[in-house]
Amino acid sequence: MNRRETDVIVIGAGPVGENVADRVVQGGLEAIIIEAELVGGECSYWACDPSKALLRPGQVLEAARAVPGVASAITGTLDVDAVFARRDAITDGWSDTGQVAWLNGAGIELMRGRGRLSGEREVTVTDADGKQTVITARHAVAVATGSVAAIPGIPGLAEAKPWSSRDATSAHEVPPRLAVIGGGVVATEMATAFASFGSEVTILARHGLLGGTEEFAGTMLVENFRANGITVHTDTSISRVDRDGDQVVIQTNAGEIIADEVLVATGRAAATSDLGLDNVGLTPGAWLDVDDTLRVHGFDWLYGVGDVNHRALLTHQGKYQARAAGDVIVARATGRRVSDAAWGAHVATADHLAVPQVVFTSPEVASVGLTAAQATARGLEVRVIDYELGHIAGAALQREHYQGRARVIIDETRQVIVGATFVGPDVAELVQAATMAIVGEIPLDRLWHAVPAFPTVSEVWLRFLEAYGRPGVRHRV
Ligand SMILES: Cc1cc2nc3c(=O)[nH]c(=O)nc-3n(C[C@H](O)[C@H](O)[C@H](O)COP(=O)(O)OP(=O)(O)OC[C@H]3O[C@@H](n4cnc5c(N)ncnc54)[C@H](O)[C@@H]3O)c2cc1C
Ligand SMILES: NC(=O)c1ccc[n+]([C@@H]2O[C@H](COP(=O)([O-])OP(=O)(O)OC[C@H]3O[C@@H](n4cnc5c(N)ncnc54)[C@H](O)[C@@H]3O)[C@@H](O)[C@H]2O)c1
Repeated sequence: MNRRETDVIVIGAGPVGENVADRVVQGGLEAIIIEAELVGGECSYWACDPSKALLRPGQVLEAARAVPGVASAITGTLDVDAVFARRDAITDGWSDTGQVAWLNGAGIELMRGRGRLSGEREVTVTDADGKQTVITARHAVAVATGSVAAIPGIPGLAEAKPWSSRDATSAHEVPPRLAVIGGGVVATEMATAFASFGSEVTILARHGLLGGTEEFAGTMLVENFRANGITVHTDTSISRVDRDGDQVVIQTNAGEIIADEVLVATGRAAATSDLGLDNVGLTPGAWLDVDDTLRVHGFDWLYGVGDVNHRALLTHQGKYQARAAGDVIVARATGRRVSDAAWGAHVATADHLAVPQVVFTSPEVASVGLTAAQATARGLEVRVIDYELGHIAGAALQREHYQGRARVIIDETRQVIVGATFVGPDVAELVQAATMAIVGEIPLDRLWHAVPAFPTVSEVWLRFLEAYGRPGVRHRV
């Protein structure tokens, strides 16, 4: 058994672990990063990148079909083999050579194998040959092991060999009939992608779609899915799943559903069940409970960053946490001032107030901050402003019969925006302006001076302000 010592150990080289290690090294400390599978993690090979590669072609085709003069030039359907080939290129054929080169360039040492906490500041790494190395960290251990697909205990489901998100994003075949269990982000995105490839898709959602976002987003998605041939069963319970030869039979309160594959998209579980958490007094399988500097409660050396802390299961938010965590580890190790007040350099304050997310469905759903219900529950004096995006010149120019809706949530006491939701084609890029308005707490009277260019869909910002009224200016009616 080898023994090693370093300043900081990072377990998991997904997008989050890579960024923790990078900040630590940039701060002048040494870091060893441990990876059991591929450097780059879930996001690069089985999640964000391949899923968006599968979604983009359908989106482009739909957009082209919505513009007269272009629509007549579209004479066929998607070339699905070419779509899969592009996805394969985007995942580098599931090789992490490029990301390993990046680690080397950044001065981060990679150790391949599975890391387990084996004591205070101590991690034991077991490589593929069973060889073990015990590493001691002089300053900190950062756990960035992410999450894995959670499979619910529906009778027969596990035996029916369902698809997880990994199977869907790395598929090389299109099942003629695809059933999807779940109504969240993975379910709706993969339903959109496989429907665009010609699959007959049936969504089995326990409640509605996209719970946790503004209700109108889920409602519009259901309507659009149904209009485009995707079957959506809401308020569905499943009593049993069986694989019968080449097909899967699903018993539901909406009747028997038969498909060629069933995708389970029912959320995530913490990747902590085989991490040695019990060796440091924590519960295997649990999410890591951290403070705003990403340090695990009750420890001065253990950090939990990214999906594993369950604050916001998104790559960009995990990388934001990673920047704060890496920098605070350096500050604490070197005795520099820790900036841990709200919005300081060493805290992930935005996790509570301004988490942007884009769901790349058809139509897209882009949101940030609080929903109306969440703002009300926090005791804010809330005003909700809704606007039909199709009324904007930029939207009408973008495509025929543009259908979309946008909502901002205003905290009347401070006259600032605390939440925004956009639903419609190509709304993804609208959300960053909202994020800046929320994080910057830009007063509404100042926003009147942020003029959206004509004719862009961003003119929705002016419409929001006109609907709200200009503070300090009265109009005759
Ligand atoms: C289908 C799908 C699509 C998604 N699309 C998006 C999107 O478009 N945008 C977005 O922001 N988010 C998206 N997400 C979420 C995003 O993938 C995660 O938030 C992100 O990957 C979390 O990064 P992470 O580094 O915390 O964990 P991960 O990416 O899961 O990386 C963790 C790494 O740790 C390694 N590891 C685990 N345990 C050990 C151990 N004991 N020893 C050594 N290594 C270990 C794993 O092998 C893995 O490489 C998507 C998720 C899914 C499932
Ligand atoms: N574009 C993006 O940003 C993107 C894309 C995909 C995934 N992600 C992230 O990945 C995470 C995982 O996505 P997800 O869709 O798996 O989770 P989710 O939490 O978004 O949705 C889970 C769905 O499964 C349902 N469900 C949960 N338990 C169930 C059960 N026992 N039986 C039936 N239904 C059940 C829920 O009601 C919900 O509809 C999300 O937190 C999301 O943020 C992000």
